[in-house]
Amino acid sequence: MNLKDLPKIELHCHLDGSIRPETIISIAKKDGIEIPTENIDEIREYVMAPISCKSLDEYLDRFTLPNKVMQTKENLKRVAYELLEDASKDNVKYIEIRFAPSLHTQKGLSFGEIIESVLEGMKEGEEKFPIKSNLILSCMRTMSVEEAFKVVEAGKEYLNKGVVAVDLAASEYEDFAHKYKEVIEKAREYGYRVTIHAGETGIGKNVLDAIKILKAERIGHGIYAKDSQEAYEILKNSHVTIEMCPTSNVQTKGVTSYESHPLKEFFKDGIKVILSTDNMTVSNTTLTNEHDLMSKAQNMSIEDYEKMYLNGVNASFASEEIKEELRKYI
Ligand SMILES: O=c1[nH]cnc2c1ncn2[C@H]1C[C@H](O)[C@@H](CO)O1
Ligand SMILES: [Zn+2]
Repeated sequence: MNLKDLPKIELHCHLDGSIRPETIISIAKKDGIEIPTENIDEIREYVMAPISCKSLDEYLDRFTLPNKVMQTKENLKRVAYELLEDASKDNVKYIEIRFAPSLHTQKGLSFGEIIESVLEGMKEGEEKFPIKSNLILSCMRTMSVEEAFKVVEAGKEYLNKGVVAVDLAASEYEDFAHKYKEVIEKAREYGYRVTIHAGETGIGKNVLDAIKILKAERIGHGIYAKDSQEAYEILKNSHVTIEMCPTSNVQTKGVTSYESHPLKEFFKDGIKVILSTDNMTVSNTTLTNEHDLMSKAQNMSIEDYEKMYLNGVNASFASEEIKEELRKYI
């Protein structure tokens, strides 16, 4: 099967982690930003996590450089536009991009300006390429609850204008859900949909908490869900969908190999799973590549692919009208 030509749905893709390495150099030169090297191969080394990466925390170090050049309206817009172009080249028909507005205030931009710039880049990308998109606002678990409230408040006016959901990202620690319960509840009241990074690094109970306490409709990674029998049962019997990112999991040592990744096991148990890139640059991958690696490592068939595509359409935060369009591709 020619995976590249197949239509794709991408629901878990970080903007900063998907910046083109060439763009880091180009922006740094344009704006006089100091970067460690202007050699493209060396920049790649800086931003791409190696397979020998030891943990999620080491993986997350790779985001410092991308964020250094994503501090103006023009640059945020450019990175978003280029991501749509790159995804479209991979035959992605619909993408939900996520990013953390709090990481883009180093030069004084307001959250409103930050969100608007990214939305503008996405809009231009949609006009130019055959792809539709929406935006997810990530709150970092390293930040205070007050900061998370500010992000949710700032994004409110862009709901139904490109912003669709809220997420919690960054380092994962036990019991994080309680800390952010009120802010996620407030976001839901406003009309945000909810997806949460949980069960990425070994804490299955966090998946249960994300579903029960935060009412997550989707879980980012979720590979440790089986460690909580209750979470696993809920997943089997609900529409909560797991956004799986195999290469990222191999890099962060969530799994030891593509072969031992729980994708097929979850899939066979009737859990709604989809494949995603997480970070096209930091994980040096594409959605075609993720499907290719997993179809080889776990013998996934074209029928499995179609099922996952439809899981993606159903779990997306797109309008019913767009979902209908997306179903026609397969
Ligand atoms: O896989 C991930 N798990 C947790 N946090 C992540 C992952 N990939 C990226 N992030 C963080 C680092 C980025 O700077 C931030 C916003 O995109 O989200
Ligand atoms: Zn992620």
